Amino acid sequence: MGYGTRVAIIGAGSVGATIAFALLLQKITSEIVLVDIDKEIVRGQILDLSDANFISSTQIHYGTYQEAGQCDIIVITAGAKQRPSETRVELIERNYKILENVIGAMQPINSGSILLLVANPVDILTYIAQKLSGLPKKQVFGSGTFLDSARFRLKISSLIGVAENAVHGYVLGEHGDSQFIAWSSAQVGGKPLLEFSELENVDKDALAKEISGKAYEIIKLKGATYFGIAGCVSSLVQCIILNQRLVRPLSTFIEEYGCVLSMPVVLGKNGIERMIDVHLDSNEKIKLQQSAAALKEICDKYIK
Ligand SMILES: NC(=O)C1=CN([C@@H]2O[C@H](COP(=O)(O)OP(=O)(O)OC[C@H]3O[C@@H](n4cnc5c(N)ncnc54)[C@H](O)[C@@H]3O)[C@@H](O)[C@H]2O)C=CC1
Ligand SMILES: CC(=O)C(=O)O
Repeated sequence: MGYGTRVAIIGAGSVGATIAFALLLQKITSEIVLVDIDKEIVRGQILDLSDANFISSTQIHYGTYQEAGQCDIIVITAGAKQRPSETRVELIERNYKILENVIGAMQPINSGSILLLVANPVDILTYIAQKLSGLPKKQVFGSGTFLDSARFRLKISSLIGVAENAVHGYVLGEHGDSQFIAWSSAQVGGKPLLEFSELENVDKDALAKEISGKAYEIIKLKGATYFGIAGCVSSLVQCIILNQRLVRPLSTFIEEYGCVLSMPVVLGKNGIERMIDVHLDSNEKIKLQQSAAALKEICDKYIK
C-alpha cells in the first residue's frame, strides 16, 4: 500500500464527510470514493468537498457499493446517530440492518481490503462485520476507544502541562458506557501517571465520568460529534497506508472473551498485527470483564 491507495467512505453524513475532508488535507491517498443511500446528500457533499480539491492531490467522487468493496480501505460510518441522552447501544436495531445491507451490497469484497468500522455501537458492529464480511479478523476492526483515549490524553495534558502525545495511557473496553481508564499502566516520560502530584487531589471517578460523558455533552450542545472522530480515523488511515505500526486502542476480537472491544493493538499495512497485553490491576481486570460481558450479551443476540 502506498500512494495510489483508494479509500471508500460509506455514509456521507457529518462523520463521513468530515473524515473525507481530513483525508483531503492529509494528501496521503489518491482517491476517495464516497457512498450514501441518500443520493442528494452524497451529491451535495461531493460538490462541496470538491471545492476544496485545489488544496489536495486527492480525487474525490461518488461511487457504488460494488466499487467501495474493491477499495483498499473501507470506512463505514453509515448509520443512525444518537439523539440527546440516547446510548450508543440503543442504536443497534437500526444500525445492524444498515450494516447488513451495506456489507451485502459490497460483496464480493476484495480479499485484501481493510474494513474500518466507525458507526455505533462500534464494538458490536465490528463483531457483526467480522462475521458477515468473510474477511480475516485482523482486517476488520473499529475505531473503538481511540477517541475516548484522545479525550483522556487531552485532559491529562492540561492537568500536568505536557503535550498530548507525551501522555501514554488508554481508555479500554467498550466505546460506550462500560469503558474504563487503565490508570495503572498510564505514564508520562516513563513515570507512572498516578505518581504525578498534579493528580493527587483529582477525583479519578469524576474524571472518568467526564471522559465517558463527553460525547453526550457534545451531542446535547450541537447534535453530533464529528471533528474528533475524523481526526482519529484519518490518522488510522495514514497509519495503515504508511505502515506506521502505531499502537492504538481499537475494537478488536478478544479470543478470551469471545467478543470485540478495545485493547491496544499494533496497526500496520495489513491491519491489526498483534494485541499488546497491557498491564491491568485487579480492579481494571474486573471492569474489562464487565465490559466484555455487556457486549457479548448483545452480540450473541445478533450472531450465533
Ligand atoms: N465511533 C465513534 O467514535 C463515533 C461514531 N459515530 C457514529 O457514526 C455514525 C454516523 O454519524 P453521523 O455522520 O453524525 O450521522 P448522519 O446522520 O450525519 O450520517 C449518517 C449517514 O448514513 C447514511 N446511511 C444510512 N443508511 C445507509 C446505507 N444503507 N448505505 C449508505 N449510507 C447510509 C445516511 O443517509 C446519512 O447520510 C453514527 O452511528 C454515530 O453514532 C459518530 C461519532 C463518533
Ligand atoms: C458519538 C461518539 O461515539 C463519540 O463521540 O464518542
